[in-house]
Amino acid sequence: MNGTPLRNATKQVVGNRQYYLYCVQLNLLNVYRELQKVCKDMEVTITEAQQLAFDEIDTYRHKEKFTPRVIESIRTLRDSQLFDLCRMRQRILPLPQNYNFLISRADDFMSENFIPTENDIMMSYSQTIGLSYELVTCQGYKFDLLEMPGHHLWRARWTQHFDDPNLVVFVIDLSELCDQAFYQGHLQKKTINVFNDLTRNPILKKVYWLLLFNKLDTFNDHSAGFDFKKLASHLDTGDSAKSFYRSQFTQLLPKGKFWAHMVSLMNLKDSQDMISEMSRRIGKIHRERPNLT
Ligand SMILES: Nc1nc2c(ncn2[C@@H]2O[C@H](COP(=O)(O)OP(=O)(O)OP(=O)(O)O)[C@@H](O)[C@H]2O)c(=O)[nH]1
Ligand SMILES: [Mg+2]
Repeated sequence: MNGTPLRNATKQVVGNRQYYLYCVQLNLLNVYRELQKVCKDMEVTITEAQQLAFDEIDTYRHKEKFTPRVIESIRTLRDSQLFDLCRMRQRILPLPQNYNFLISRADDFMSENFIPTENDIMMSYSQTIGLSYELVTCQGYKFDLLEMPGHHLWRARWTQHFDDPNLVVFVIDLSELCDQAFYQGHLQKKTINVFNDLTRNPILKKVYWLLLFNKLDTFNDHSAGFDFKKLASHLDTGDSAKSFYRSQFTQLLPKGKFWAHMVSLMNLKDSQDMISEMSRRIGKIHRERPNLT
């Protein structure tokens, strides 16, 4: 996730939105950089004008302001039939997450001095680097919140950065279940293996766990017709796959020490309600039993 964490139901989620224009633009450029590969893989014919537009975007060095040529190139591709032609061959395209949204926002992202909305920022991706620390107040309880990046270089060091945690919030990307790549090579069982290692860490022996199975919206979009038998041979629907996946994680945890929710963190209202409710419960447990760890 990008931006600062949720504070409460009324305050803004992301500050200094003007600084995120570069990030949302980069997300837009990446959609078109990937689209070229998808067209080639799906043998969709690219016209000469479209090829020139792809080349322009590919070689463009992203600075503070989009050049007229890059804007023109994005418009050419955005107004083309290429997305539809690819979708006719394959319903779920291997393009960056939320690409439909990003394309729909292209005109705003390309206009001068545009300030991205909170939603624009939430829908865009930028890798978390380094540790992000926040003191969060929710439901009258104060939480020291430390966000850890998911990259493997950081994963190896996760436990070096906290010494007395009470709660681990582990965010699982449900949409991975509808991605063929998830069942092959190094990605196979990656998330569950990372989680398994974490649960065995002595530092986390007594913590509470909050598991957020996120991107439920993407999962629902992508799961129709997907063959989940690769996950387990008895699975024949998206719902069965979701609950099977959930149980793979929860069975690794001691009873009574975890909560698990299927969510879409993009749905701000529901997420805030859920986080408020969880904060209330966790705060209460902690107040009643201050030595949780
Ligand atoms: N559609 C949808 N997109 C989401 C949701 N939650 C996060 N995203 C998008 O997913 C992207 C972040 O994805 P992840 O790769 O899971 O990010 P991360 O786990 O923070 O990864 P690192 O920062 O690399 O550690 C951003 O583009 C978000 O907009 C969701 O519930 N629904
Ligand atoms: Mg992140």
